[in-house]
Amino acid sequence: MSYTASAAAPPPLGTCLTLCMFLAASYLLWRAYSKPRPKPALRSVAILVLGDIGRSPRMMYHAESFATNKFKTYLIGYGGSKPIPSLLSLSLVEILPLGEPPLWLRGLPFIIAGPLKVLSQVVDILQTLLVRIPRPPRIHPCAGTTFNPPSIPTLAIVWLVSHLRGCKVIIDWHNLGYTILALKLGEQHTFVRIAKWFESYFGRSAYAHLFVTKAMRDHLVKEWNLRGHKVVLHDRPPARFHRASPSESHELFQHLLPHLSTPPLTAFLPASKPPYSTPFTYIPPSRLSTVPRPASGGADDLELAFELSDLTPFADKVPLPELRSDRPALLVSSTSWTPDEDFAMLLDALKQYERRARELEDGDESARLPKVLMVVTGKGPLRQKYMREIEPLQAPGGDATWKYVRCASLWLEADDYPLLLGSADLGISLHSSSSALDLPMKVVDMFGCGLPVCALGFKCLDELVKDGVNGLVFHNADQLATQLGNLLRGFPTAPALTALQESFQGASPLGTTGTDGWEWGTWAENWNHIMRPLLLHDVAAEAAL
Ligand SMILES: Nc1nc2c(ncn2[C@@H]2O[C@H](COP(=O)(O)OP(=O)(O)O[C@H]3O[C@H](CO)[C@@H](O)[C@H](O)[C@@H]3O)[C@@H](O)[C@H]2O)c(=O)[nH]1
Repeated sequence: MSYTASAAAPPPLGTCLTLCMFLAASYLLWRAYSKPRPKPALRSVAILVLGDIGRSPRMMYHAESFATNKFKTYLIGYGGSKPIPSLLSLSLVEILPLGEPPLWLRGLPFIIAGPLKVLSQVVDILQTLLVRIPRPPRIHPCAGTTFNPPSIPTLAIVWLVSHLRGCKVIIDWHNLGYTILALKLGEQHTFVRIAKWFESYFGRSAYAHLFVTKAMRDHLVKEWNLRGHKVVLHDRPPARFHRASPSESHELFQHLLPHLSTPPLTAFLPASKPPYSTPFTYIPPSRLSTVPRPASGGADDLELAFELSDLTPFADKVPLPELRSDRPALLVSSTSWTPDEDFAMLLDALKQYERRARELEDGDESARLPKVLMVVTGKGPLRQKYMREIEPLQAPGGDATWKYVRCASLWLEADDYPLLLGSADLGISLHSSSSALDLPMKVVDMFGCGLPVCALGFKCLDELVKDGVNGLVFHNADQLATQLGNLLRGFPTAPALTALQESFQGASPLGTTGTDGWEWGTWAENWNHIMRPLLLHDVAAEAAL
């Protein structure tokens, strides 16, 4: 039998590199294992997230909580977006960035570049966990598997390191990696079956398992027979998430003005004149400026302007920004632009809204629909595709141009993101959950900012969204369009929307169950309630937390 050269056969260079990396990894392992093992640091934790740290809120909040509970905290992951400011200021947090795969890999065919990329990632993570962290961390939570497929090696690496360095593992199950892979390849695909086996095998045993929902806990305990402590740690917003005051919104919109001055938006939004007004806020004319001023400009001016007998504090006379009555309704959705969020559904609903608004424009004023600015925040792979689809619908002067709707996509700094949510009128969630076992973090963010939502329904959504109380649940574009119409009718005086917004005063504190079963609190309250006892259990013998 004779062999001919095949395009798929790896060239000698690729094979040599693979071999070198394998040898390097073996050497690192041998070095780490052959050294006398130092005792694990009692209050030290390494958090591994195989993704952009700045776009992994749950892992950043974990890091913040560990550090405020006096744990030396190593946060390992990729750079890209700026992390939340507190992580940069907490002295106990050390961010250990992973290197990007070498650039020259991009030029190679996937069949060679793929395995080499994974291998270089494995070497980098091992080097970080075994060498860059001087003393072995005591507790060692690893990211769940949202970032699959590149997170495939994570569970195995963490399992290996925990044996080599004698540290404990906490697995934070915030989604199932194999279900994300199944979205692309189909449930029956061999890779999906391998990924499922991998996840269940290396994820089975840990010191503790954290779950984002009760549904995920029940499912995994039943299906995979998990060993270790099992606790549900629902996502909750950090305390800095709040409803924005008109002054905060005024500041924010001034800051965002360049993004609101693009051609599709300039003629659509009300005219503004910073620093006195933005498309959503304005400073009412000052009482001081209405006092007639004599031409002389002498000391009498003061007396006239301030009326010396008037003892009202000066600050009370300076008018504060207010919301404009001619502002459009501000809708927000946040996303990582992944295939599990169907933006076509939102687009369809917005088209229906536009039609409905035109039908009602000559009718009774209280029944008219307002203009809507839909802002989608976040970065991710499908952003360009959808924004390109929207382009002709908002091109100035185009035949098909919308009259009542505009859509903008933004990435906001960590400080601005909660301010935008806190300034918005309604949130929209298209999270469909690849596993139907996790919940949308964006809705948690929105609730933290007192923002009700219209959320796409799926199996365990009721652990977060109470239909008719803090939001409305839809299942298709028609329902979403109807909900938008009902909630926004008569805006800014919109009774149905106001009722949902007011429900935020009625949530029960953590650990109690109110009439609507809606229990709420901050991330720190929840973390201290759930995680402290878990850690205390572990370290109590040696020191109190
Ligand atoms: N700074 C900033 N952050 C943003 C922006 N837009 C979105 N984000 C961040 O990106 C998150 C939304 O990302 P998704 O990937 O859409 O998350 P999700 O579906 O809502 O939640 C999933 O991930 C969580 C962990 O990160 C999981 O906990 C959850 O269960 C679910 O799997 C938001 O919560 C927010 O933290 C922005 O403009 N600026």
